[in-house]
Amino acid sequence: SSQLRSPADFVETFQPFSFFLTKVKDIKTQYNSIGALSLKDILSESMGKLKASCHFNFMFDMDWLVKQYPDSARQLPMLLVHGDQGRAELNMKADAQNFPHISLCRAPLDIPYGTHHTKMMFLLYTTGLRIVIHTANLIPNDWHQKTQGIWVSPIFPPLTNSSEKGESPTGFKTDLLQYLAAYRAAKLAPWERHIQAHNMTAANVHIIGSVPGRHTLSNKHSWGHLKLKKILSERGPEPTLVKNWPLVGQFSSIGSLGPDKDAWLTSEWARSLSSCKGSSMMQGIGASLPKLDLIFPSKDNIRLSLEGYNGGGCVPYSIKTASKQPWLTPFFSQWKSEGRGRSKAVPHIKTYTRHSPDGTQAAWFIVTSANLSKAAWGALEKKGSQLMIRSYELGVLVLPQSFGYKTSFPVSSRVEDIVEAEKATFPLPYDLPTTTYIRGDRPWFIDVPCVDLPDTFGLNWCPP
Ligand SMILES: O=C(O)CCC(=O)Nc1ccc(C(=O)O)c(C(=O)O)c1
Repeated sequence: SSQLRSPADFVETFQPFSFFLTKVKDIKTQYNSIGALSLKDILSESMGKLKASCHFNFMFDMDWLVKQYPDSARQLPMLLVHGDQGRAELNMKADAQNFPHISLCRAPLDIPYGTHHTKMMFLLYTTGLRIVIHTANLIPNDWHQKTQGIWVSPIFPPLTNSSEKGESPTGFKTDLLQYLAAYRAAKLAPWERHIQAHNMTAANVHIIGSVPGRHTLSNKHSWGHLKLKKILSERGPEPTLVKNWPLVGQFSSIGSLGPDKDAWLTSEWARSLSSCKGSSMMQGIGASLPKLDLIFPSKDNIRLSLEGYNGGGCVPYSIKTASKQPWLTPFFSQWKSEGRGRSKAVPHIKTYTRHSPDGTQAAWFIVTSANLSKAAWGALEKKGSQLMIRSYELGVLVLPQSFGYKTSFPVSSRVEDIVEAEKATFPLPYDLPTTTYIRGDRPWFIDVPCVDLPDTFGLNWCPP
């Protein structure tokens, strides 16, 4: 329709999957007018009249963040949940001094090299509670010209009588409360109570979270790749359906994954992602693993991006890590998003899926804060008796049966297909089939100078 629609209308028309990308400056309008939101859109009055909000994230620009709220909401109570310690925490506290309505909650990070990576918003309205799980830091650069993912919940209404649980068929409320409980933070108590007090029966995604720890026994399958394995073995695809359906991982950073592909990537991580209904037993016994496709920006994807080499500043893959794992490069495909008009918008989004060979169906899809690292997904220790996770991560899993599909759901990255399709079609952030690295391509490394070819702005890359 021609008349300008409100952000709430954008959200309404992009259901039932409610999975958006961030708006990108300087791409064609049509790619920002469907299935794309800015932070101002998310916080706008059309989405609900705010009473209070809470942001979980890794990086915060408080001045900028406050300015994304409508004038009427700029003094409302806001809690920021972060992982900064030491000097960085002092800087957070100093920034917050300027905003009497902002409180801080530091997430405990007791395992070295862990980060508070989770990106989530609690938006408490006069009419109910909305939850947003996404991939963007709360700094302007992350919402300017990158590709970021955003899952937007409906407004969950307050529970009318306290006897109701208000739980969804996907266990969304219980899992979210279990995630929050892991912080053991008094400052989160009010928000835990808000979540308890709202009716979340309409939540149609599963929570896949990670919290730091050495998780054993009943906790072992509550987090990371073992949580995903548990859900897929209970509610995942039939093994016969997905026999030769490939796995795709797509992310903006990579940890140290060991001396070869079988150290963790295939034997542990991909084995969990390839779980199927009833397979938690079978899976262990040498069942063959599906093709694994890893979408990670090449040097040229960054060089020719809207931001030029600077776009690589949020793709912190270190040559020091990469040089230990040359075996990984053959798995790589380029970042390509012609359908969404975002081939030149550096991907800071992280997604994982299992799709049909012809690329028209998916058995499941995840958008999450988790990069390809043991810190995020967990690594089995002590003969598989414990799962060690270093970081806080959060994502949502989309399964066909939560959307009225029996075995899989249609997918496309072409926005025109998505809006015109008769059957609800999942909006992919990148194009299928994927595009493997071409000869001469190499992965982007944040700490390697690039002086051979100029970027979009004619500049070189001299790492900071
Ligand atoms: O972790 C590793 O093994 C390598 C270092 C790394 O990846 N750091 C990092 C930190 C913050 C963010 C973020 O933006 O929240 C991201 C991201 O999202 O790419 C990545």
